[in-house]
Amino acid sequence: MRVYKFGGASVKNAEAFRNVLRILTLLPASEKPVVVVSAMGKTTNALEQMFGQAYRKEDYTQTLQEMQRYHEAVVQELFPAQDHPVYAALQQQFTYLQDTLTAVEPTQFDRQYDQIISVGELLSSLILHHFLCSQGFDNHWLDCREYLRTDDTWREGRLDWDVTQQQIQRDLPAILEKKPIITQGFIGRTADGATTTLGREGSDFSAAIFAYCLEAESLTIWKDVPGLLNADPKLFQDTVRYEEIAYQEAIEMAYYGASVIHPKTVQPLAQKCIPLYVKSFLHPEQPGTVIRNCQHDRIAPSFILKQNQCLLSFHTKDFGFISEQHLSSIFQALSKHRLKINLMQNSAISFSTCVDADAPKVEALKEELTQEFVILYNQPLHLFTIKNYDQASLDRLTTGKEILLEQRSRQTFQFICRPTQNFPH
Ligand SMILES: Nc1ncnc2c1ncn2[C@@H]1O[C@H](COP(=O)(O)OP(=O)(O)O)[C@@H](O)[C@H]1O
Ligand SMILES: N[C@@H](CC(=O)OP(=O)(O)O)C(=O)O
Repeated sequence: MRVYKFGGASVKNAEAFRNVLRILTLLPASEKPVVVVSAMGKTTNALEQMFGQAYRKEDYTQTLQEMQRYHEAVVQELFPAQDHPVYAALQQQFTYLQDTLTAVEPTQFDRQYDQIISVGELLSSLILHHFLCSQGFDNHWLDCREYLRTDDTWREGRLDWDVTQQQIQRDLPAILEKKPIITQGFIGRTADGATTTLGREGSDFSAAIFAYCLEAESLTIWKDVPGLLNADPKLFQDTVRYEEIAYQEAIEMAYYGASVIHPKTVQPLAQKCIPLYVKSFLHPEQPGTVIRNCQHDRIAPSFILKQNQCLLSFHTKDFGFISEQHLSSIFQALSKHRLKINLMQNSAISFSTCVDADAPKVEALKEELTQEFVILYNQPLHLFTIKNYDQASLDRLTTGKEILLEQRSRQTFQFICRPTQNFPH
């Protein structure tokens, strides 16, 4: 049994839905995959925007109407018969969305966010389910929230692996005996029945959860690139595709910010030796990249850029050394405000760390630590990582940049600099 994941780019319009059907029909009829789908195109961004507007008591009707029109245009192209049940299914989701937006209150931002942002995946999976059925590709639409149990860490629900595995193993094998399954990425549910999301771009992780719990033969994530490349082709020139790469290498690339794979995706697959294919939905016949247990010689250096970073430096107020106690209060505050450390460095009287420049979180952190430290900060900055670096790759990336902080180990070189004009890199 295989798991397939189609992201926003692979379901961004009617033609893209037809292409998903083409890819699915490449499988032999006896193969019944689990298909995990993300929200169409940039729908999640639009949902974030309208929730923000509703929360700030601004007018969100235009954003909502544009999103509704976008979905309706796709559905009208795919389903010429206006009485097709997909129309009622979508209307139900839009009614829920409208009602939930109207009821937004000025408290519990993160909890309300999840109840609204999750609609994108429900809409796309309903369209895909009905479209495939209409084309003779019978399938079962599954509400993944009944299976993926999380805690109530809103916007970044932490998975309860035991309950999730037990629920998936209880029901899915019997369904898959009969039909392929179409379900959503990115969303889950708490024990109390509230919807949660797994963190932006979390659908790859959802697909890995299904693959892990069902001990799938493989997981394929279908992307708009030919595979896992040594850099993002939107940001770097002359990229090369890895044919095969070890789990550990891919885990590290995703951790440092290679956004083609969500960072949590690879670890569960590695635990059960499930290969992960990264393939092009535009050229499904091409091999793409396989990530698995393998040994390889030194591979081409990979280049990773994290944009919009904030470099924070904490200085003791009395010129005293940075002690473990100081570090403890800094780490506690970072954890409390859910800021992830992208890089850190300690010196005699200061501690520096690079985090995503998420203004409300950074402000809350500074406010919390301002009594104890003199805090300096610098943003927006770029954090570059070169994995498996050599002198040529170092020169290529560092030349002409004003470096504020750098760090190197035997395999990895990282530096923080001000954004520059020489782009793509
Ligand atoms: N190392 C990399 N290899 C390939 N693509 C990358 C890499 N790093 C970043 N990307 C970007 O990831 C994009 C695909 O991921 P994403 O946009 O999340 O897809 P989807 O949302 O459709 O699942 C590509 O278009 C590419 O710009
Ligand atoms: N739709 C969600 C989840 C996701 O993973 O999307 P995509 O597969 O398009 O990156 C998001 O945009 O964050």
